[in-house]
Amino acid sequence: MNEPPFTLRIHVEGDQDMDWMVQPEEVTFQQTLEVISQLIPNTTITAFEYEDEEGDKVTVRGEEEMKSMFSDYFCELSEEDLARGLFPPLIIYPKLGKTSQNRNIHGLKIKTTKQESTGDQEMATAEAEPTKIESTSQPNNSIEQILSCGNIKEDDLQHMEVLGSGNGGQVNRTIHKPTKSMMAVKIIKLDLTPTVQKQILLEMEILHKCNSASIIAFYGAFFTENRISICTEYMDGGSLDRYIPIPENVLSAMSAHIINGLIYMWNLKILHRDIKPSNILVNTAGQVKLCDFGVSTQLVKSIATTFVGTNVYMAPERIQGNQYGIPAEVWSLGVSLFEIVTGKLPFPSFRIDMTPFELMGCIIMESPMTLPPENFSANFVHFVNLCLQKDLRQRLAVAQLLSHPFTKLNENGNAQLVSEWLKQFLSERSSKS
Ligand SMILES: Nc1ncnc2c1ncn2[C@@H]1O[C@H](COP(=O)(O)OP(=O)(O)OP(=O)(O)O)[C@@H](O)[C@H]1O
Repeated sequence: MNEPPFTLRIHVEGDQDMDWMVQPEEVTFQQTLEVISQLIPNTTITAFEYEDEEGDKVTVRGEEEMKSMFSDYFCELSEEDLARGLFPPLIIYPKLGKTSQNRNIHGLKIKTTKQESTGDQEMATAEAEPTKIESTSQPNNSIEQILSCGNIKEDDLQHMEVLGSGNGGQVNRTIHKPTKSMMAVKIIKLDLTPTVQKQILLEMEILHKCNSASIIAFYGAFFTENRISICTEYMDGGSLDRYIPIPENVLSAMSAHIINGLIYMWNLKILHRDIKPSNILVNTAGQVKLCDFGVSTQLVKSIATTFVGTNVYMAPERIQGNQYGIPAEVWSLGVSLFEIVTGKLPFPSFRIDMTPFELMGCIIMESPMTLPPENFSANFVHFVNLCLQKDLRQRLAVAQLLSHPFTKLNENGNAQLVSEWLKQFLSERSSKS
């Protein structure tokens, strides 16, 4: 079986369900039980159930039954889902011994109770409770500790250095004092009403549910006066824009993570909205992760009204005000890959001093360039070409992103290669300075 990744939705009685992105041929029955145990601690769970086509519950007690569940799932997918390359979540129901607790994959207890009829919903808040079981996809132990502390407060943070700044704000390397752990904290100045602030924090709660090795871990966010602090996992290599041009073989190894991260979020119905090299992070362990997902439409809107800018990674249809969707993200991926390996943008007449209006014309009117075939592999050139199709119907669909030979060749990534390349790069740079 070599099936695409999709979301396994773990139903937690009386609590929020937890979405978990799985690769069917990789995930084992034991791992699934482990993840369930994190969600529902202090309970012995040896099996779970799923619903078959008729709605009857089928019990899964071991590896073989797990395989049958996956094969039932793929057999039952509608032609439309298959064509779209998007797979609805497969819901599993743990067979419980005890009452469940409110807990998510990161070990945070989330209060899910809504405030009574004030019109305003109470923000979900995190409570301290150490997580007990190590998850294979958790980045490291210190993160578990940070998360187990629950709410992050401004007083707990000590900003060490500025890692960079963008349109919206500044990112600091920060120590979380109670746990002595490192994190990245993005601070954006925004003048917003308390209601809008609450709405943003609520919308960001979904990030607590994201658990993918290809997505930056989210620790929490809070407002202080007129600024929001967004606390996430720190990546010691920073973003890919610092390393341009990156050799094709290294980018190929990274691409598995970039594509998996995007598909993971797309399956959760979350669009990134800002795919570009500066939103792809790398660390010396060779991990590659996506950051800055536009999960809060209110935050995206608030930043957009404060900082207006034309983005060279935007798809033509987005610039023209047409519907924004996965194809537009695939376009941005294509522009990013092209730039990462060449240091150039794929628009023949692009100049750095263009006005936003000229830039828009360039993206809408021009045919994107092809990577020079003498410098890059045929698979890579073809893949980038298909991301950069102006006609949406010609652009790579999700299923094709996964089945393209470029993706297939690199599907396992190669953390060692990325790690060695990055360490070499950093040591050469520090010896020059
Ligand atoms: N989690 C992180 N770990 C390490 N470095 C980070 C992290 N997040 C961001 N950075 C660094 O901080 C820089 C600034 O990030 P920021 O998101 O503010 O801006 P940007 O993505 O470069 O631009 P824009 O605001 O236009 O999206 C990034 O380019 C990256 O190098």
